[in-house]
Amino acid sequence: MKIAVSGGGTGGHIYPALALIREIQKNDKNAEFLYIGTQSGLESSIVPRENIPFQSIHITGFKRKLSFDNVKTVIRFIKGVKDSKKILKDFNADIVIGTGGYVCGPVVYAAAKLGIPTIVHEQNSVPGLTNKFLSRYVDKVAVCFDEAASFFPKEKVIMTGNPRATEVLGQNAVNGKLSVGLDPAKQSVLIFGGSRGARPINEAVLKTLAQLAVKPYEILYVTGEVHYENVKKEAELAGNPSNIKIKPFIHNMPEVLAGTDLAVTRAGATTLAELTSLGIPSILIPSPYVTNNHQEKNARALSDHGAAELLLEQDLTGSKLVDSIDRILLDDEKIREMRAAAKKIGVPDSANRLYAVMQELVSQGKK
Ligand SMILES: CC(=O)N[C@H]1[C@@H](OP(=O)(O)OP(=O)(O)OC[C@H]2O[C@@H](n3ccc(=O)[nH]c3=O)[C@H](O)[C@@H]2O)O[C@H](CO)[C@@H](O)[C@@H]1O
Repeated sequence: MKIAVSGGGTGGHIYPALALIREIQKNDKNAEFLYIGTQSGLESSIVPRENIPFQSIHITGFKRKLSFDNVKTVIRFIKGVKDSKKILKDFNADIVIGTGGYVCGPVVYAAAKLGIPTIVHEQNSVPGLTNKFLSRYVDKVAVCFDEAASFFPKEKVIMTGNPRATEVLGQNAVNGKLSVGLDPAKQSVLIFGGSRGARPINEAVLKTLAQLAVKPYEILYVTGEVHYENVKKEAELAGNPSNIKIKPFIHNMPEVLAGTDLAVTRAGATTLAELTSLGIPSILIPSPYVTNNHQEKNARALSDHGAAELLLEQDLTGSKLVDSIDRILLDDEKIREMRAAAKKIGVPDSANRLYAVMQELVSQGKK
């Protein structure tokens, strides 16, 4: 099978695509892949690292407000569709999957127009503009939250979950801890602000370094690439507590998650799929700066079932954060309950579900 995938901008759209590719590679040694992204998105650095053929098109996102930039975006879209058609024809794709972000707009639209079977994968409880637009043209819309189904044509929706949920399983917790300098014998908290880091979370954590320094647990604190230098400077001023390991980005997240007892993070949908698949309790601080406040809705899907605690950014302070961590991590009963509740929501066989949908579409041979 020749599979083209497209998705980008942030890790939340890229990692599901990569997870799907890696899981298919395990089952079908003859499958061929092509990833189509942009040069400006995170995908241009993440995908080539994984030895997956990568090609780029030039496209920008629509502004929600009326703006002249949108005229330019329409022109880029038309050019993007033309370029995508050429790329897809040269590759001779059997199926095209979009995992979100504006880059998949022209790619998946071009595929549909060429008569190639198409799927969009929506990670969030509230879909983005691109997937809503594409849902009119694609064959199937794969969702991860029941709440998302109502935004799409009913007959096309299929619940698959997020392939990252499958990929993160089966990793070695001890190796995960050792790889980032944590002590395997101690409990650990992973703090990160989604794939790009989050300034408000960094500010709150920096205020608590002295308090955290005396805790019996360890902390892996991932700042996001752009915030790293500043955070390092501040941590140095606070005496670089030895139980807090600071990193700009984690490239072996599945392994690191295996060794995580509690996560403090934004509520990006891909992160949540990973946490629930592994049954990791979390404190979720949804980003209020996303379309339709979708991260809070993602987060509530976990917190309503006792799998996570919700801490709104407007209420976030350093001391509240430390109190919440202690209340969960230092209470065996509580952590056990949260683990079980998270696991109950997870969809660990997600990659296989999505692959089955792909196989069915290809066997129907739409071309
Ligand atoms: C600001 C924004 O628009 N965020 C959106 C973006 O979030 P974002 O890109 O932050 O996405 P997620 O939180 O869903 O996923 C982040 C991914 O990056 C990985 N990771 C993160 C940090 C790190 O150091 N290493 C690493 O590998 C995580 O394990 C996860 O696989 O896409 C998500 C999925 O559509 C949406 O729900 C988010 O609302």
